[in-house]
Amino acid sequence: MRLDVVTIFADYLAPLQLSLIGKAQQQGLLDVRVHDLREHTHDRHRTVDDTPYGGGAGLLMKPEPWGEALDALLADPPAGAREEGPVLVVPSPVGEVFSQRAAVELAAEPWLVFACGRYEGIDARVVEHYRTRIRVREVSLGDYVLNGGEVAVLAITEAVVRLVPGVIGNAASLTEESHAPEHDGLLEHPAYTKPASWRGLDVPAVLAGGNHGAVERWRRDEALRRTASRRPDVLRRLDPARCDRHDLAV
Ligand SMILES: Nc1ccc2ncsc2c1
Repeated sequence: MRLDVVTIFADYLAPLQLSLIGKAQQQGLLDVRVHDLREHTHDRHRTVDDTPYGGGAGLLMKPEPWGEALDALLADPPAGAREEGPVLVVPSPVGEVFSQRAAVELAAEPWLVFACGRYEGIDARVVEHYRTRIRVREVSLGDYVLNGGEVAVLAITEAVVRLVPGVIGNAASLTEESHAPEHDGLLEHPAYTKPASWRGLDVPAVLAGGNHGAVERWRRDEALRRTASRRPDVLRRLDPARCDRHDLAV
């Protein structure tokens, strides 16, 4: 997978060289390239922003540097890129709320390009223009606002890259996590390790009993109960035929 990130704060993306993502690059599973948007300005001050038409507080990112930066990337596709080009991912408070399903979809792509907005965002014509050429996904991390897209790119990249085959050593663990499609997107059950008793709190006896069927039943029940309690919206999406705990009020 090739990831291109366009930003005015390249240092924010330094964590992409660490840990799981850094290792995936060393293994050749991932090719991460960070690009400075200011390389696509041509004035003395390397200007990337200006005041918004119609007035209002703050500054917006000008379309021209983005057009030049993104055109340069599209003109040099990586080997294995799809005919339709990359998915352009634009972190934004107005985007679709990112989800494990979106992470799974993006993990299937050979090429992702991330556009990190700053200030009050990017001139709307950039997304409008590139929607005519490639797939564009504006993505929010939730109902809150950051100062720019870089932190969102770190979160999205981690959620996506860990799903790329070979990146996580024990791929089986991916199917047992909260929001995993293999578990109907439910929240994960509580988990325990040694000691069996800690500060007067004991591990549920069923988990140490050696009856795997009983353990699976307990884990499913706990996942359903926890999901009903904390994320009834998730449970409502569950096919009723798979909600084998009809006592859960949602
Ligand atoms: N450009 C920008 C600004 C704020 C923000 N908050 C969440 S994603 C994002 C992206």
